Amino acid sequence: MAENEERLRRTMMFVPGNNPAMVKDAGIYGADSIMFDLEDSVSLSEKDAARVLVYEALQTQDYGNAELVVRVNGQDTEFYANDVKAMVKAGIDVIRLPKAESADMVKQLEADILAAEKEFGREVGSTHLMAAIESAKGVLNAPQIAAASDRMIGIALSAEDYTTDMKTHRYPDGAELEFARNMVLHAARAAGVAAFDTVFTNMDDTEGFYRETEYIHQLGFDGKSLVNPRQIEMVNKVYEPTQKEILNAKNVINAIEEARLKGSGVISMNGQMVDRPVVLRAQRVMGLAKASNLVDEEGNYIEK
Ligand SMILES: CC(=O)SCCNC(=O)CCNC(=O)[C@H](O)C(C)(C)COP(=O)(O)OP(=O)(O)OC[C@H]1O[C@@H](n2cnc3c(N)ncnc32)[C@H](O)[C@@H]1OP(=O)(O)O
Ligand SMILES: O=C([O-])CC(=O)C(=O)O
Ligand SMILES: [Mg+2]
Repeated sequence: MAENEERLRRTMMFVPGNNPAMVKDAGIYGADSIMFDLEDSVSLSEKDAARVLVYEALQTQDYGNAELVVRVNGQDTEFYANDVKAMVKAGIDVIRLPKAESADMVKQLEADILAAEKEFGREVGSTHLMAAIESAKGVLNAPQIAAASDRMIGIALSAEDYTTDMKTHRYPDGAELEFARNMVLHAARAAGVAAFDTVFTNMDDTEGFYRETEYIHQLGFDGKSLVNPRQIEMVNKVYEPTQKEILNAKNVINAIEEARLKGSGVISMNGQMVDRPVVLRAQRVMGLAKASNLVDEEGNYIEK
């Protein structure tokens, strides 16, 4: 990946850390990020076994280009410290902190990661982190949480715990999540990190899943946390640019390059002003088109 190219994080799939078959095969479904879970999908009696299973898998399995994330247990649990140590030792890409409520919690994780990197001889700064926002307090502190660490890659809304904290539950229209979604998104964008929407847990409600994904795509989320491989293709479909969007993006990039050669930062294309924000959007469309195998090396649309 080129230095200035944005990493795609459309799909971050939870994989229960105590399930050997799922942990082993997690790489075959094409998720942008695989998130091994040591927290709420693992029962108390299996916490240590799950940590060992995920640690071993990280040493032995090939997960291709997927970003590897682990959701550790919360900072108020007896498992957290060992989870962080083991995952840093294993060389995980990202540690996801559940139930994040303050910048101090993120700074604590940052310090624990640094100590583990030093203890196990890993490159200092090589382990990234992210935070899941799962309560009213977390939502209100989202801007500070998102900006709390240089290691931060993104923040996620976790609506199952959040709606419980808010004394409601999830409804098909998602009105109960409107404020939290907008807070998380604005906090992420202001801090320059990624924003992830929450899981959708009814595997059989395909229509509801598409509706929710189209909505969060429209808002501007980078992607979603997922619980099942069947959801990956559906998210990618929603995030896939159309042929018209790709052709337009290519024209924009060509036009601005021509303008640049003439020493100008703005140009008119078919009566439409093209300047920096338009170019940035076009570059993002081309990034998504490449990831979806919709363009060749030169950025030309591939007819299917
Ligand atoms: C509120 C929260 O904290 S949510 C996050 C925590 N929850 C989780 O991590 C749950 C993750 N998801 C799952 O465990 C499962 O998808 C379930 C239990 C919801 C449904 O399981 P199933 O009914 O077996 O799903 P399905 O029939 O679609 O599975 C198809 C295949 O995908 C595999 N698979 C399903 N979900 C996953 C997953 N999350 N990760 C990896 N593989 C998976 C199955 O093992 C099965 O493989 P196989 O064909 O080789 O046997
Ligand atoms: O991060 C998620 O979407 C899953 C989760 O823990 C929650 O909803 O409470
Ligand atoms: Mg949760």
